[in-house]
Amino acid sequence: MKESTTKKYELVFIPSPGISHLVPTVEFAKTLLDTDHRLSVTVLTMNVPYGPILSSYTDSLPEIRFIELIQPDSPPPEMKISLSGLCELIDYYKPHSRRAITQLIATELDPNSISLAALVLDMFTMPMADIGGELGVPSYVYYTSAAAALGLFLHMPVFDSTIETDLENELTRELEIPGFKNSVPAIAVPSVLWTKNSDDYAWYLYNGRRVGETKGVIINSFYDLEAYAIDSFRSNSSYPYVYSVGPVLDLAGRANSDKSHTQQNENIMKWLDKQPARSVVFLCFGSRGTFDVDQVKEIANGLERSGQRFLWSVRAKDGSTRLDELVPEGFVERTAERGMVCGWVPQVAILGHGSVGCFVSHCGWNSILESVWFGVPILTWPLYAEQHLNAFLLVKELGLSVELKGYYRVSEDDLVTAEEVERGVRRVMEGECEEVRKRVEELKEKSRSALKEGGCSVRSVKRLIEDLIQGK
Ligand SMILES: O=c1ccn([C@@H]2O[C@H](COP(=O)(O)OP(=O)(O)O[C@H]3O[C@H](CO)[C@@H](O)[C@H](O)[C@H]3O)[C@@H](O)[C@H]2O)c(=O)[nH]1
Repeated sequence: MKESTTKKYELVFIPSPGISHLVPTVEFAKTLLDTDHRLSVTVLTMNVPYGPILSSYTDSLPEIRFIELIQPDSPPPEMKISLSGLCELIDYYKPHSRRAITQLIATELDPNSISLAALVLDMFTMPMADIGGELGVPSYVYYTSAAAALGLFLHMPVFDSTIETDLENELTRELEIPGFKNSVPAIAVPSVLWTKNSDDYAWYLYNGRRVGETKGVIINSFYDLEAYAIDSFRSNSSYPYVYSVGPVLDLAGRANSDKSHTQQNENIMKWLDKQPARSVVFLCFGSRGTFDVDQVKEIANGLERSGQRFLWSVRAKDGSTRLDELVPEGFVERTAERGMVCGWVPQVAILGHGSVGCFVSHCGWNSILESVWFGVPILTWPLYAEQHLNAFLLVKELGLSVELKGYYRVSEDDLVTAEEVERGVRRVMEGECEEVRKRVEELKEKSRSALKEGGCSVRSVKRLIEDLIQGK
């Protein structure tokens, strides 16, 4: 039978919960819709403790069908705040995802006019690949971090069989990880991999193995940024094909459109308007980066001593939101002329403001891509997850950032001292790192070229669409 020329193809995305996975995934889904009208998209969302659904964000995108997974039979297990806690909760949602997809097929799809072409999963929603297998549709992964970090995921089966002891006892050991030119010290791999006999380790291994079994991995990175990693994966036929489609960013600030932040956002932007070009140090540590009060004090003292202007988004570990209780007494008053301390901030708008000259960042991948896009050099301060690997990539492999000394924390009591904060900030702001600034400027232009007609990421998106439609 001849296929109708207007045939459409449905993609079901299942991202991990939380702004840093949901938003880049949905923004990419929107890119697909804008690129090819034969596609339509459903996104399954999960409402979990550290990943609110962001309804003002999803409401702003009527062209995408969002289905919130609900639990008609039993409430979800209480979530432990750990990788295994997140993965167990995602696994719990597997039957609910299956039900939602089956219902979608029965009520909204029709094999003659619109068929399910693929599931697009996330690095931590890999249990859902079983549903693709049952339905006979391919599973792809949308990987929200660096190509280099994907290298560690793909390497997990080998890592597991070759590393026999707990790395915890040999953190200076050098490891060969695909995607990295240099060997990587064990201390830079996610700490969940330091001890083999743990649930966190088991989930990392599971997800890594299953990512390697998919049809293709779509990465939020671009060829000119990570050519080494991308080429090395593409030349290894045992890996899935890697499509580099980034940087995928929420430049419209849709995820920060929540009305409760409007006033604060306006105050921040007005304050930035009054500062000279490239004079402000911006500190922000992602959606979940928090510090003990002792560490907050060291940062405050370091900033004060540096004499630099700053905009500091700070949150405490104990959940305290009273900023004046967190920072040392008198700090806000003493630095009022040149500093602003706040909670949640509109990060993309801030990085895009010409007054920002340095970004002290935890090296979450979205933050990195945003800073590259706006050409703001990073002073690296990774905290958890794969952020130390990202920092290693930026500093040692790409020459794109300056390293803040002292961030490797082996014990809970380790602190980055005020002296190191002061020294790091001065190095970036007082012209010691011109090579890094030049490199960032170069990559800024390349990130923009990647998304222009004929650019490397646009070509990769087109290839992906053809492969999805042809069921390759
Ligand atoms: O006050 C804030 C804090 C964050 N953001 C935004 O929130 C996102 C944060 O994402 P990211 O920089 O990737 O940090 P995390 O939230 O920590 O991201 C998690 O997910 C990333 C992508 O997989 C990983 O690289 C990180 O290690 C992991 O912690 C970015 O778009 C920021 O612009 C704001 O707008 N305002």
